[in-house]
Amino acid sequence: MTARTASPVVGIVMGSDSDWPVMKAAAEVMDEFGIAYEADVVSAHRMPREMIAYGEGAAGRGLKAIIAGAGGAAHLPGMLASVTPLPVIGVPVPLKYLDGMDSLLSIVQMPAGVPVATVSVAGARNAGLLAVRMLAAHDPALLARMTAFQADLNAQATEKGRKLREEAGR
Ligand SMILES: Nc1c(C(=O)O)ncn1[C@@H]1O[C@H](COP(=O)(O)O)[C@@H](O)[C@H]1O
Repeated sequence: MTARTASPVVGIVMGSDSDWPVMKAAAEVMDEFGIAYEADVVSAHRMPREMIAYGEGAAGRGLKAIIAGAGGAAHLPGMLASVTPLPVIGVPVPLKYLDGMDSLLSIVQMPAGVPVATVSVAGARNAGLLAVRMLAAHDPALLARMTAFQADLNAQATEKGRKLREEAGR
């Protein structure tokens, strides 16, 4: 779907293009922080061989983290985690039925030894931010940008409180 010219360091994959409206929030974070990424459809169920090849080749191609989103019987994040040493962040994509609980439970309950860092249902933005933090741990410039991002969040929340106190007349 999307490929950047610089070598991607984050892979954003999903079970279907129907997941993109949720998953694009992770890509937007990459754009915000200027991180090269790739985005693609890789389905454990529908294209298992390609999925294994993607997971096995990810570290060798220079990726540092994988964000994997899937809905329903969401086996993609866990199966990728089983074939790559990279950190995998799972995004439960909500479908028409069950409010994403099926996706959440499919992704979060991994057996010991094969971790997937699972974010909230449709939490692709947090998945992106978590990937940035992983990269920032080894990149002082990126760490400074994450610190600035957090200071900005603090300022926004503080302003919300100020407005609320004003409205409440206190
Ligand atoms: N959960 C998985 C996997 C997988 O885990 O390998 N592959 C596709 N899917 C999911 O099927 C849903 C419906 O897909 P379609 O919209 O293509 O029918 C999507 O949310 C996708 O992530």
